[in-house]
Amino acid sequence: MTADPLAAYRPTDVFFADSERAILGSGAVRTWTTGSPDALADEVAQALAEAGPAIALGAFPFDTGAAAALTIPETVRTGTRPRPSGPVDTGEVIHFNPVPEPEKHLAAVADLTARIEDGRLDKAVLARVLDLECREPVDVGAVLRNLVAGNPAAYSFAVPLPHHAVLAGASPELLVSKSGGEVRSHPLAGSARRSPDPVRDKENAARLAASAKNRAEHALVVEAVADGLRPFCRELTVPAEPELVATPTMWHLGTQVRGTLHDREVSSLRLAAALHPTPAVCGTPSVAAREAIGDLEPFDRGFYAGMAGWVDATGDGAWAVAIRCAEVAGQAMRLYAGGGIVAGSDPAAELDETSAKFQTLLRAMGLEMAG
Ligand SMILES: C=C(O[C@@H]1C=C(C(=O)O)C=C[C@H]1O)C(=O)O
Repeated sequence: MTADPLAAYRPTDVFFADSERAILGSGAVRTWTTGSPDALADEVAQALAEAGPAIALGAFPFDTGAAAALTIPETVRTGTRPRPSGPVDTGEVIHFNPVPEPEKHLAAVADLTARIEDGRLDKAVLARVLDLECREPVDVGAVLRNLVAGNPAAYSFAVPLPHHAVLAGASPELLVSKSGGEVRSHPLAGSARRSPDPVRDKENAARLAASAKNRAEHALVVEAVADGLRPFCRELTVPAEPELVATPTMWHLGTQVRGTLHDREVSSLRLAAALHPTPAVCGTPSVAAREAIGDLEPFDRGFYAGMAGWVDATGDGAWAVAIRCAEVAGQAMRLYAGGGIVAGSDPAAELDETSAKFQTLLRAMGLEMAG
């Protein structure tokens, strides 16, 4: 155990922390830059078995055909989740560029809502990005410290990507974790802004909990997660009602799905592959949602809405949905945020929701602003 794995972090390292534990990997015994989670699951399991008590850490993109970033590090430090004092300075942002323009995002939401109301699909998640330019190269370690400090319950991660870029984020959403014979997933869907005013904050939460539209949107995700896990489980518990989940910036509806596995050796990567992408980041039906996303988002999602996490030689591990994240490269930083669109979604409310979701990363940059 290392006192503070974050203190030793360098941008070429891989970092992943849940609310209790942090893992820092440095160097590489083995790296995978291509292959979907499903295609790699057996190969990774075999490499881990051969490497002794090893762990593979990294991220997979939204589009499972695109490049992967998974490593068996040379050195692994594990420790309790660090509680850094913060915030620390990350450097000055000199330019903001939303892609697409906010008006174009409103039009895309309206277009998607029309497709849904035509009966072509039930739900799709539409995202936008905010490109930041900084005066100096971004201090990724400082951003990561601020993300960890500012989001104590989040899955925090930093994964090196090709071309010296780093994916850094603080996701509230667990795609899947596996420990011995137990599996867990914590899908989120349905969102409302937090408010600094405690009365309005409570009202926002109560309105979200009572919203039929948000509950229906949430149910689609829970159903997909339950369907994905059922074949692996001899017992699966799926609560009938969602709970409110609070992050420092957002309220969400969340459901804790828990199961007992038929085979305790099935790997967390195999389980993640069976679930990804859930309708929390893609939609229902999945194929129609991907098509709508491809038509309406004018950028490549890259690792956003993919997954970040780890798997060890026993198959244990955890994968977070890669949201509330940014890709950092030199002086440039690309922040991503999306929201689920269903029949009756209001474009202005959806634009506001994505602005609120940018706040996780903006705060880590020492900023608080309308995205
Ligand atoms: C897609 C994102 O978040 C997801 C979408 C949500 C929603 O549509 O309500 C809520 C939580 C996440 O599952 C994001 O943060 O970019």
